[in-house]
Amino acid sequence: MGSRTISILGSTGSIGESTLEVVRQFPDRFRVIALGAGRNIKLLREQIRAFRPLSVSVLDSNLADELDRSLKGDAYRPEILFGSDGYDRVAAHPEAGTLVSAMVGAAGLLPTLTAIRAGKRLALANKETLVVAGEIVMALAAEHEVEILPVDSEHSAIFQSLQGNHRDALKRILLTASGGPFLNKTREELAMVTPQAALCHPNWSMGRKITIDSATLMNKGLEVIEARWLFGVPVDRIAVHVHPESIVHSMVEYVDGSVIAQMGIPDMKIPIAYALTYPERLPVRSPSLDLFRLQKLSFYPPDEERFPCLRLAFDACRKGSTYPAVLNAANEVAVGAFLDEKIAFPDIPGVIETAMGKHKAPAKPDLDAVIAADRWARVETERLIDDIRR
Ligand SMILES: NC(=O)C1=CN([C@@H]2O[C@H](COP(=O)(O)OP(=O)(O)OC[C@H]3O[C@@H](n4cnc5c(N)ncnc54)[C@H](OP(=O)(O)O)[C@@H]3O)[C@@H](O)[C@H]2O)C=CC1
Ligand SMILES: CC(=O)[C@@H](O)[C@H](O)COP(=O)(O)O
Ligand SMILES: [Mn+2]
Repeated sequence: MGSRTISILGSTGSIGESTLEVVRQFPDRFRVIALGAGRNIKLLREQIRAFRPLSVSVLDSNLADELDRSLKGDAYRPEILFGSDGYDRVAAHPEAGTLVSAMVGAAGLLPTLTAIRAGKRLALANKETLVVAGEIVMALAAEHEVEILPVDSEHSAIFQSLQGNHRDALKRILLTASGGPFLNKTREELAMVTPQAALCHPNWSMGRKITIDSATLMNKGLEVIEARWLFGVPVDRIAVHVHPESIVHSMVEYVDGSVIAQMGIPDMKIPIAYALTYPERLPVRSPSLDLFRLQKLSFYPPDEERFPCLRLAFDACRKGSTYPAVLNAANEVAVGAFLDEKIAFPDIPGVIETAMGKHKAPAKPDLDAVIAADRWARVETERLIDDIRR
């Protein structure tokens, strides 16, 4: 295989950095064409120096000016873009074959759609894209014959476990969840947990928003919806299994009773590299899985009483329409408020459930309806949070 040309949205984040680490390990196999960051100019400048992308984009014009100033005197200077137009140009860069979509949150939706319209191969980390607009995204990808390769570790595991088998033979998807840092806490204890404690994931080092989602089990709920669209499987055939070791990244069960799992140490470079080079596998530098040291792997049913976010996500997925967009937007706002110590941990599912209860969803939503539902849910959730604080 020759060298792959890639652009990355969210290059300064956890997935973005891991993607660039894969590129560092295999410099002959990849060429970085364009990068999209948010506000982290310092890290983006280092990435520009190391990878010499043709174009970069940041959040706004002030940050673009700041980046421009910081590159004065450098031998290499890329085109500097900003805002939604800048991200679209990164997503659809004519020199790039693949977009790694790794912004956090619903902000990733529109540039990801732009990449699909431009016919880019999509390495998808931004699960919110499929949560918010799964039906629209999958239909557009089919129309443009765009391949979507999952980066999310569970979906990569499912994708790998599906290789070489007939889709008709698939019975269930068994989606594993670590259970997060609060797996064994009581309801009373959960009411008291701090953002600092919630940010300590037992197995993975990730961005702040997804780490809180892992603690509430909303991450698993979002992943159920992601799997529903990515693999075209009805939600009632997706079962969450709590697996605190995070070694089995997920499984599929076939009609003959066979269960196929993908296993490995928790290292995002593995699914990222697979998404970038599928069907080829690269010899990623990562320690081997040592099953003798682990000795046992455990599995438990999730507790939706203590972790209601999982139930809310299943509900939103069953209801369809714009409910998943509302679930996601309310969650983004609630997680931000929890991190800012404005609300307590159990208030996260509380405000999401109230927002979903108030939402009036259209029968067959288009993209505009999805965006309107996202906006409505953000305003409504902010209002609910203000009420709690009064
Ligand atoms: N981290 C992981 O291991 C995994 C992550 N994912 C998914 O991948 C996505 C990224 O996660 P992760 O890397 O952890 O997140 P991070 O918070 O570490 O990184 C987020 C990236 O998005 C950028 N960003 C944030 N807000 C905006 C915005 N409004 N517009 C443009 N760019 C923005 C950030 O820029 P800056 O920092 O410069 O402001 C940063 O580059 C999420 O959807 C997550 O659910 C899925 C599986 C595993
Ligand atoms: C690495 C990855 O894919 C994350 O989504 C991870 O799965 C989070 O772990 P849990 O949500 O299972 O705690
Ligand atoms: Mn995951």
